Amino acid sequence: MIELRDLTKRYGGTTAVNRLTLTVRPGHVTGFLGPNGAGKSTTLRLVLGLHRPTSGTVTVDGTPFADRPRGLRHVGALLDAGDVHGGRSALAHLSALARSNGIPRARAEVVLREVGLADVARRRIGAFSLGMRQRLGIAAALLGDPPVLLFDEPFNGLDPEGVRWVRALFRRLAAEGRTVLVSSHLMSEMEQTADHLVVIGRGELIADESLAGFAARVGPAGVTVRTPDPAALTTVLRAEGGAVHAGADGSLVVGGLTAARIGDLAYAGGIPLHELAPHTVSLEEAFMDLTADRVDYPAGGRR
Ligand SMILES: Nc1ncnc2c1ncn2[C@@H]1O[C@H](COP(=O)(O)OP(=O)(O)OP(=O)(O)O)[C@@H](O)[C@H]1O
Repeated sequence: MIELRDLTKRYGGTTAVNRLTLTVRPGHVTGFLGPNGAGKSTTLRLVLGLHRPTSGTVTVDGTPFADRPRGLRHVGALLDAGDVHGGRSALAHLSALARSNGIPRARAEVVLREVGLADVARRRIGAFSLGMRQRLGIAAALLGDPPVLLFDEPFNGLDPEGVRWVRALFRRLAAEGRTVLVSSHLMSEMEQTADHLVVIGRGELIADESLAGFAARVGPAGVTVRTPDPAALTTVLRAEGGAVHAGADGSLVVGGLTAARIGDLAYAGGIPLHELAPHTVSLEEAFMDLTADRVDYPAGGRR
């Protein structure tokens, strides 16, 4: 379990993390979402004790991580896949990490097999593609068989097969009872990966809820209906409590009634329908709306 209490980090005049209070629980894949510059990487660095908080606390299973010797046995992390010695082989890199963390050297070969890099174990990391480096970073995170795992933008550079593999891996790690925290700036990546969401913007907590809860709250946006007799249909639907508004090209947009109910009411009233289309707000759209006023670098200028 990871616990943040009133966690704040300032760099000079920039507040990267602002009074963040949050518990990341075991047994779940928690998606850590926020637009660029929201403070995700800073938060992960604070969890790992790589940066010191300006104020507040962060603990991993009750203890500040920096106080733990042999850290990789407690927390595994993929932060920056490019941040490795390119001259070493993958096996040498992981063996060195294992040695300095009191982990049996044999684990290096086990995790290389697990991430699909066994065949290139003795090749220089400098010759690895970005996707291979991501896999190596994941192997390093798994090396100490830790109960808590942090992944910063783990999908970068992975091909579709790699993305599928990583998703399955995260689910398995969570099913084993581990705490899995995965950062991303794309809701579309998290939709099929996480079962819990934490959303931040400008260093502040915006949402902390299950993916299912978030999806239910976003809900269906309405039903687009087309009929040659909009006046009659509007009267019938409003009488049943529907909210009816004019849509594009003479269509009606109806809220508060399901498509099935609208169809039944039109049929009962003898009103022909030419279109009946429920539309949902995508989670990506909902996420963009949620964070719209906390985006530091909006395309086309600030909204
Ligand atoms: N070492 C640092 N010194 C000064 N400012 C920093 C430092 N690290 C981060 N920041 C600033 O803190 C804010 C949060 O940055 P951070 O990298 O944590 O965001 P992020 O959510 O991970 O963004 P991204 O998705 O772009 O990686 C930004 O405004 C960034 O410029």
